[in-house]
Amino acid sequence: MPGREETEQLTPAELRGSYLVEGLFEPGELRLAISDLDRLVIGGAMPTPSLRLPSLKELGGGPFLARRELGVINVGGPAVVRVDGHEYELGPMDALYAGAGTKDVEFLESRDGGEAALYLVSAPAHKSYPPALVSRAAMQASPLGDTQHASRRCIYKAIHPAGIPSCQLVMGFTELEEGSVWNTMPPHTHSRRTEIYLYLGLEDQMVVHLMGEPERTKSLIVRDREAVLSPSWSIHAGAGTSNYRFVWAMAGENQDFDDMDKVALEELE
Ligand SMILES: O=C(O)C(=O)C[C@H](O)C(=O)CO
Repeated sequence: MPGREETEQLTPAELRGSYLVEGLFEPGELRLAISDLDRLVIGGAMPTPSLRLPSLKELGGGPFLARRELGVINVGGPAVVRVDGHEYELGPMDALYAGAGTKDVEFLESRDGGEAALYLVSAPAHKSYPPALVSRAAMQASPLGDTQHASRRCIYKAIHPAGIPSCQLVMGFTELEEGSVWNTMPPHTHSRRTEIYLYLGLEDQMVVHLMGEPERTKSLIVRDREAVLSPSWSIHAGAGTSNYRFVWAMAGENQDFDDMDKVALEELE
């Protein structure tokens, strides 16, 4: 992963190669991307009919979750996740947590049909919290933004201190209303945490995602089901050619959602 000085020198293709994660979702496959940033791992699983979280040498071998926790958000049709033999049914945008010490996680198609697509985010964990499911309807919802700034949206929190408890993972999603296109503007950094966005619901549309240090921003064109890695020093904001939603996930020093270093519009360059 390039540092902030090196990032300044990257060509657009190198920038995409370093910060954009494409091709996570492929029918019948479980694909993973391992990042240096807070040792986060992201993945996509499209079970037809089932897929297992693998054991990886890069994570020390043994069960994937031996010393890690996992957040799952269902970004496709109905799906089932089996955690150490216990089955959880996930409707669209429902979330599941599996803690450290979990031996086996299996992703399955639902008997109710539809194309299952599960987005996975995993972080190192120092203790074991119990598995937990939260439906989209039961998540804490916080509306924000306004029409004047084309930013009316709602933040849904799934894995967080007042919801499903975890060691360091904080995860949820944001949904923009029709006619609104801007997320996280004015932007922020949070030098105590990494953040990853997975953009969704774009179909043939796109998001122009802004990243980098506030005084030397760079942009990435992001399409449906693509993820962007944000180091702690990078803003993370975007405007779409339509409305959309995105799953955000953070890990690092603390779990305080509001611990942000806000950046004023006039500081952006
Ligand atoms: O739309 C927003 O604003 C967000 O969703 C903000 C993200 O959750 C975020 O960047 C939290 O640090």
